[in-house]
Amino acid sequence: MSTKALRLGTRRSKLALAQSGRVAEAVSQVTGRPVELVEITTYGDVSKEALAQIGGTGVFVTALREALLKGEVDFAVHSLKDLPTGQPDELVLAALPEREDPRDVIVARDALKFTDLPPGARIGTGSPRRTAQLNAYARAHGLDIETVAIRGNIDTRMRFVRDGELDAVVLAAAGLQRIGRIDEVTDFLSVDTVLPAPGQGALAIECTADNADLIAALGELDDPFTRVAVTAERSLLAALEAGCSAPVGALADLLADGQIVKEMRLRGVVGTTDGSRMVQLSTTGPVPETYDQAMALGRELAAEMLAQGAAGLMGERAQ
Ligand SMILES: NCc1[nH]cc(CCC(=O)O)c1CC(=O)O
Repeated sequence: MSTKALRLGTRRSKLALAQSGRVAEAVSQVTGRPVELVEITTYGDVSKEALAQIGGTGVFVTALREALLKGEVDFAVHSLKDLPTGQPDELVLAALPEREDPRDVIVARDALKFTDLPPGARIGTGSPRRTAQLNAYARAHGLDIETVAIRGNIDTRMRFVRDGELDAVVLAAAGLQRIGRIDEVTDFLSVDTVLPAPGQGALAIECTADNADLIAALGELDDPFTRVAVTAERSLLAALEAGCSAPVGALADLLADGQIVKEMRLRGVVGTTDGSRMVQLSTTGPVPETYDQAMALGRELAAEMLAQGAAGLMGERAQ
């Protein structure tokens, strides 16, 4: 096999560079080749519009995929939750490494927990999914909070709290872990309170479908359970015809009896951003033995959610 350097296409954000740096090391190990980072600016990095406005779907991804298709890079690293569900025929997700903590977290002033925020507290997030679920929890538990739409990279969002502009912000644990700021978390939100985005906490390593040698080598970095779980979650998202900026949460996890894995549970939620209406369902069954079975599980739960009116809660998204 060649000893030429492999070119890894990555966004330039601190988070993207942190995750790409780790993947570069792992890829170098399994291929025996050096890996060099090629930084690419995506529309999502330059646009100042709210993600929900610019559509969300694919804004961080398109430029990376173009570089792959043009042969400018050999593989690209994405946050799986930013990746649209429709997979182009020319590209494959050659590896989904083991997922990190999928939970959302709160970074609040004065080390406050979510439920200890004082009346009128302002919580920043740009995510309709987080907004919907925080407001639903607040309604159910008599918490008086105000969700405030914000955007920007992780550092920017955390600065709102340090500067006293907001009482708290909501972020993904995995992102903070990767940029080395997990210590600043003041509350890890239970997934019973806020169900994460489909694929949250997982990375995707993508290359062109004709690159058999590289696909085989990258396959060593794949974690089959992560793939089963996120396949079910993303199938649910696709069947709801929702994008990554829609108020959809999904999480598949294993239910174990001691050391023995018994079943997989898939949970899904859709809600209006004011939290007044939610459809939240869960299904539990044998751990899927194929990715087709995992997809079927996601479709089935989506069908049940749609039967309960999920489409009507997704706002501006296609119904
Ligand atoms: N939308 C931005 C984005 N994409 C992936 C992550 C975090 C890492 C992950 O979920 O894998 C984040 C930041 C956040 O939501 O706080």
